[in-house]
Amino acid sequence: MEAILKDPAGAVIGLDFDGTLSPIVPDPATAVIHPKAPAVLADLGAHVRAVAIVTGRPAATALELGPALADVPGLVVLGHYGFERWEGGRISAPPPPPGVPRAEAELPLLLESLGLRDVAVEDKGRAVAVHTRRSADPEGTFAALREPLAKLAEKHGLVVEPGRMVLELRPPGMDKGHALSLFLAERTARSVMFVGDDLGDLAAFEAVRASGLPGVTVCSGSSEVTALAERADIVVDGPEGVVALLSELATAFTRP
Ligand SMILES: O=P(O)(O)OC[C@H]1O[C@H](O[C@H]2O[C@H](CO)[C@@H](O)[C@H](O)[C@H]2O)[C@H](O)[C@@H](O)[C@@H]1O
Repeated sequence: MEAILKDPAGAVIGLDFDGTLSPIVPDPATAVIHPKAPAVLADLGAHVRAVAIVTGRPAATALELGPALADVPGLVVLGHYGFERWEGGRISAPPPPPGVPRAEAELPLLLESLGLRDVAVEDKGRAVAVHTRRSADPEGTFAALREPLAKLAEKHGLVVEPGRMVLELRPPGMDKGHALSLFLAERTARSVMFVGDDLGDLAAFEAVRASGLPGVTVCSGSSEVTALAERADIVVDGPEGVVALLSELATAFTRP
């Protein structure tokens, strides 16, 4: 943190979206960004080298759930764990993986055969997520789905990304750690902070350590995921705590 405070112009701030900038809600479609987050990111962005949101969501969805993000100067959104990039209103991405619609087409029959009718399937275009949060037994359903979904993913050349009451089938070859490392190199960062809440953010924590830069990892704490808090330099209380921390940081940058 000291390096970031001393030399903000060299700092890259990376942030997860769900559970970090946006409070967890039962239905992914009704998630919204914390109301103070866009303004805080804009304040930070005026001082640091770059602010990037690195999310499992499609970049366009993160912007729909946080429309004011589009006005944050210089913001970059790395969607789909880094496969997609939104910057200055434009999205770039590789062609969609053919395995995703094939796996998705097999899901109804698989879920039926397992007797799991109360899960929610989220079609993300380049990935498909199976949510258990609204099931009668979210943890039990999650556990019951792990192996069958791993087999389905393998069959279609995909991998399973586990998250908070969600198992996502997505293409391999990218994760938040790789995405963050590429971004740090691109921006010739001199320091880095990454803030996350979920298992998918562990790779970004590792990238912070592997970068060799002065870095700080922040966990948006919850009772659902403990693995991240165990590895974080700082633990705050959910998105409310994240916004408070970022706001303190932005204020500190303005002090003479
Ligand atoms: O990388 P992230 O920005 O953290 O995105 C990861 C997944 O987030 C979403 O699911 C999570 O948030 C939902 C809304 O609060 C919640 O209902 C769900 O239980 C959480 O797992 C999103 O729906 C997924 O597609 C993302 O991959």
